[in-house]
Order: sequence, then C-alpha cells, then structure tokens
Amino acid sequence: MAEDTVAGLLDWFEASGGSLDRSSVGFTVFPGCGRGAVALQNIPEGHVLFKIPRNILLSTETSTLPSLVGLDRWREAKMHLGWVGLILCMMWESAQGSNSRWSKYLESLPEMFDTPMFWGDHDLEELKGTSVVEKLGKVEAERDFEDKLLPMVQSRPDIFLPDTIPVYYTLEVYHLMGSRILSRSFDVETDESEDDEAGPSDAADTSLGSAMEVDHPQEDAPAEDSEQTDADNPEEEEREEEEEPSGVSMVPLADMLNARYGADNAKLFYEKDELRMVSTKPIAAGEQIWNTYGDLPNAELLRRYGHVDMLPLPDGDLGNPGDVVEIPADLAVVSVLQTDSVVTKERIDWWLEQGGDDVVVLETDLEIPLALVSLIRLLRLSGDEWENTKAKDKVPKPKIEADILDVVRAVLERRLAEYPSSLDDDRQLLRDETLSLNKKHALVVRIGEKKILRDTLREVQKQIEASKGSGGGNKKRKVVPDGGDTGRASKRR
Ligand SMILES: C[S@@+](CC[C@H](N)C(=O)[O-])C[C@H]1O[C@@H](n2cnc3c(N)ncnc32)[C@H](O)[C@@H]1O
Repeated sequence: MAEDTVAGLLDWFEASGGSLDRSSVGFTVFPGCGRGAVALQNIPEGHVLFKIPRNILLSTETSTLPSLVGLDRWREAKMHLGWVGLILCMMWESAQGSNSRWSKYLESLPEMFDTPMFWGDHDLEELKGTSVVEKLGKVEAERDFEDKLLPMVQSRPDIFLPDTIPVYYTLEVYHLMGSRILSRSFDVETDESEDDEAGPSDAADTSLGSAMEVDHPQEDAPAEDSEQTDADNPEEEEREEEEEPSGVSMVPLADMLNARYGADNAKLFYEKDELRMVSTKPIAAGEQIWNTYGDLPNAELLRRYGHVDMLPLPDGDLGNPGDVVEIPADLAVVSVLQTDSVVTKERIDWWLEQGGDDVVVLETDLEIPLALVSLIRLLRLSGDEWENTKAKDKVPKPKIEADILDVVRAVLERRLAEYPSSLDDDRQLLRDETLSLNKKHALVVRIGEKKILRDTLREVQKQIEASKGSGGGNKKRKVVPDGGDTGRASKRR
C-alpha cells in the first residue's frame, strides 16, 4: 500500500475522532510481514498508543445498511447469522465510494491474500494430511453468497443499484471481504465493561472466507442452510441463536498490527466509548509493536492470515512452538478395531453428549492426550462394562495401560500416514530456495505437525518398552478426580 494511503488513513482516523500518539507510533513496512506499527521512541508499559472511538468501528451495528433494508427483513433473510451481514455492509459501504464514512479505511485494506482460500488445487494438494483444507469451508461460503446475499441484493434495486452489482457484489468481492474479516476483525463486546481485553477475533474466523467455517457454533459463524423457519423447530431456533456472532467488527488502525508467537507487547482494551491499544511491555525505539493473534499453530495462521511463524526451537530447527496435530476421534475407532458399527455409534454419541470432542489434540509437549486415552478405553469396554459406565454417567478415567499404549501408537501411525510424504522428504524439499510461497508455507505446516507426531510416537514407544520391562503393569499418568475431564481436546473447526 502506498505511503500516502497510510497517511490518508491516519488523517481520516484523527478527523473521525481517533487519537494516535504520533510521537511514539509510526507505521512502516516490515519485510515478510507487510505493514506494521513501529515504536518511534522508547515506550513504557501501559502507554496508550492510540484510541479508537466505538463509532468508527465498521460492523453491522454501525453501518446504516441494516436499518435501510429494515431490521425485520434483515433477520428474515438471516443476515444476522454468520458473517454474511458484515460482508454485505462492507460491500455496500464500498459501493458508496467517498460517501461512505469508511471510504479511506476501506481503501487501505489489502486486495490480495496468501491464504489457502485463494490457492489452486495443485497448491492445496500440498496441505493434504493437515486440517487446513477441510476447514476452508469454501463451498459453504459460496452457498451463503448464492442463497442469502445475492437474493437480498437483487430484491432491493433501490439500495443495491443494478449497475453496481457486477462491480461490488460479486463472488470475488465476497471472498475478499470475508478474508479481510477473517484476518483483521475483532470480537468487540457490546457490553462496555472497563478493562476487558479485546483480541483479534477468534470468532472472526468465521468468514465466508471460512464461513468458510462450518462447525464451531460459538466461535465461528457457519453457513446457514436450513430452510426451516425458527417457529417450525425450536431446536433450530436455539442453534441459530448460538450461531449469531456478537460484535464482529473491523477496527481501524488496531488491524495494522502484526503478531508473532510470544512476541506481543501491545493489546486492545475495551472502554465504554472507545477502544485503546496499550503497550503491555516496555518497547524500545525501532522495535515492532506486536499484537497477539492467540499464538496459533501454523496451520491456523496460514488458514486465517496467510503466514506462518518460524522461530528457533529447542531442537535447533525453526518452527512454531504453538503447533498442534489434530486427531479425529474416528482414528481411535478404526484403531480399536471395533467392528460393530451400531455399538461404536452409540458410544461415540454418548462420548459427545458427555462433552467429549470429535478431535483430540497433540501438542509440542508430546503428552498423550488424556481425552484419547479415555476414548480408547470407552471403545474397548465389554458390553457389561459399557452398561455400567453409562449408568455411572462418567467417561472412563484416562488410565494409561500397556494395551492402551499399543492402540495409541496405532492411532498416531495412522494419523502420520495421512500425509503423502515423509518428514525427511519434506525437510529436503524445504531446502529448495526456488519454492513458491504457498508451497513453502504448506511444507512448514506439514513439517511442524509431523515432528510432533514423530516425537510423540517415540515417547509412546519408550513407554511401551518400559511397561514391557515392568511386566506390563498398569501405569497411571493422571487420574482425573471426577472422571469427567477428558483432557485438552478441541472441536474440529
Ligand atoms: C491484522 S493484519 C496486520 C497488518 C498487515 N500486515 C497489513 O499490511 O495491513 C494481518 C496480516 O498481517 C500479516 N502478518 C501479521 N503478522 C505476520 C507475521 N508474523 N509474519 C508475516 N505476516 C504477518 C499477514 O498477512 C496477516 O494476514
């Protein structure tokens, strides 16, 4: 983005009531990160870098479009669910040109993204085995565009002028706006309690870009495809209420800060009438001012933001200490060799009802997820034991016994086999300096995940050998007091 666009954005920001400490904060381009904020002088902890009045946030609350359409009609068209409403507001504001309050802001936003949403099939193949591809939600996003957004646009030629449709209301622009939301929006609570901390929107990862997100009701706004009315189906009504994202907003200037694992030195705080970006550590003159995106694993950074973190790791490699590997519960089912699908389904349904998740997560600590141990034990119960467990209403304790370790090893081996290439192949490929950015990013994601799997497998193998040496006795790693804690697990999203 040209420097005069940043200058124009800052002038607009201040003219709109924002305040920026220009003696402390500058904006510049950092190689590999795009634009970001820089400390122009030493900044102490707790210093207010800039203040953003709530009325210049761009959201479905501040844009006049929903009231122009009519709030009843807006809801009837389900524009209040997911990100489709905000996307339409952003499209409509863009179509207003300089008449929009946010024209300078919209002009400053990126026009292109390195996120997999925009990759061709060939590059997407490189992500096979990672959870990135299935989380893109491109099909669901495009269904929202066809089923919700376009009918709304076409039904109101008085608001969406027909000659503007091929320019501002296309699928391409829809994806662009969705990706802007995915990578830049914040979840700004409408409740103005002081000192609440705001962060880059986790919920924001629900764009069309990832309305794109499909199955994470609280955080992600899924594509809504039901034709049934709420009145027809109370469950549906309840589900839709859950999916209503609150306060997903574009926050000018706050979205100019980059992030890197463990590097954050500033945060956004809510106040009654404004948001404040405040330093959370002393920042030396010349240093980058970093926000946090939640220290996400590289797979998520790539999907949402189009970059990966590469920091020095204890083993001498470069990578992201926040990397994880997601293991679908299905792999446990296959590995337990439970052949009776009716029995399995009943137990998995019960597991989910008990608060278990359909995915368990391996982390860089190389611990066997307790949830995986509980799940394997549940699947291996005899008929009588299963009846008892149901009666007690508690999932099996995550007790690691020798035969459980064998199943854990089988699960991890199956998961590792989902990647078409080996870790060594990938490391070799990464040495190629002519690699495209997409291929490089995909390799970094794959390598990070495979290392966790390889190293966890080594740990499991050691435990198997130790348990054989000790006569195969029981080994309890941790017993959860109420038997109901299934360890760290995450919904697939
Ligand atoms: C919230 S915006 C930050 C401002 C952005 N750099 C810009 O030029 O407008 C998020 C985007 O910044 C870039 N970014 C942020 N942190 C980064 C990092 N550590 N490495 C590379 N790119 C980063 C990514 O393109 C990401 O989608």
